[in-house]
Amino acid sequence: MECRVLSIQSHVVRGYVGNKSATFPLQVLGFEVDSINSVQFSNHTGYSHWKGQVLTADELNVLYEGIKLNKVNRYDYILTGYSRDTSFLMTVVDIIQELKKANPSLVYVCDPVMGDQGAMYVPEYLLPVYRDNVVPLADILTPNQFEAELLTGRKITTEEDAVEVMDLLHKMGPETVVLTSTDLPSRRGDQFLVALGSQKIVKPDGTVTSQIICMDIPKVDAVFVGTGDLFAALLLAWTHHYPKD
Ligand SMILES: Nc1ncnc2c1ncn2[C@@H]1O[C@H](COP(=O)(O)OP(=O)(O)O)[C@@H](O)[C@H]1O
Ligand code: PXP
Repeated sequence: MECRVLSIQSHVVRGYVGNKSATFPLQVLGFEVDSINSVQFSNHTGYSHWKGQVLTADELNVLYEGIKLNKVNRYDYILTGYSRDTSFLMTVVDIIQELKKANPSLVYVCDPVMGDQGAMYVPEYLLPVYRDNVVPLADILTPNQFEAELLTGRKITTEEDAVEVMDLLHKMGPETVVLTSTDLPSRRGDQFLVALGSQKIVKPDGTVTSQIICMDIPKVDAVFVGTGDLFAALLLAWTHHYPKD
């Protein structure tokens, strides 16, 4: 059966971040992908120069209106990433709420793209919008360590801290939280980077518990941009194909 994703992320002319990272892998894995480009930039913002356009909230509404008028606004998943503007993000929130009403089993995968390695690369005023409006709607949340610390106001220096932070994020809404990369030392040595996941599970007796997994990922000696976007897309795909795993 067709499974349709609405992906609201950046587009770059050169390179692979945002929708350029997410769309093709999702298509290859069998999904129909409707993409809205939150920005169209020459390249990602880590380059010394970048130029381009930012989609406004009004322009987003116009695109969504067209989809609605044709009655093709039924989605199984929404995936969101890079955004630079408060009113744009608030419009995304409205769209998610409307689409969830239309399909109560819709799953919202949120990559709260704000920064990395202790620095924000989107305007700071987006933090409260993510914390108070966006994250509470998310079913699956994929922050990196820095983004998880920003959202909860808690530093992560040990695995116990990471578990507590993931619990705080669960309390904000999402049933599944994945810290896509952390600075925590791996048990397998310094050639591995640690990612952690936590999923709320309802036991047969009705009590709720968290299932925690820790992933040691072989480190490549390079810095990548767009891998977080790819990670979120692949997590969507594989949790869809293997919902109980
Ligand atoms: N240097 C690296 N070596 C190996 N895998 C990496 C590396 N950097 C990122 N990844 C992969 O990309 C995923 C996303 O991590 P990252 O790019 O840090 O997320 P974000 O962009 O959200 O900060 C990681 O879980 C890992 O699988
Ligand atoms: N989109 C744009 C335009 C970016 O500049 C960035 C990071 O610089 C991202 C998305 C996010 O990239 P990542 O997947 O590495 O978090």
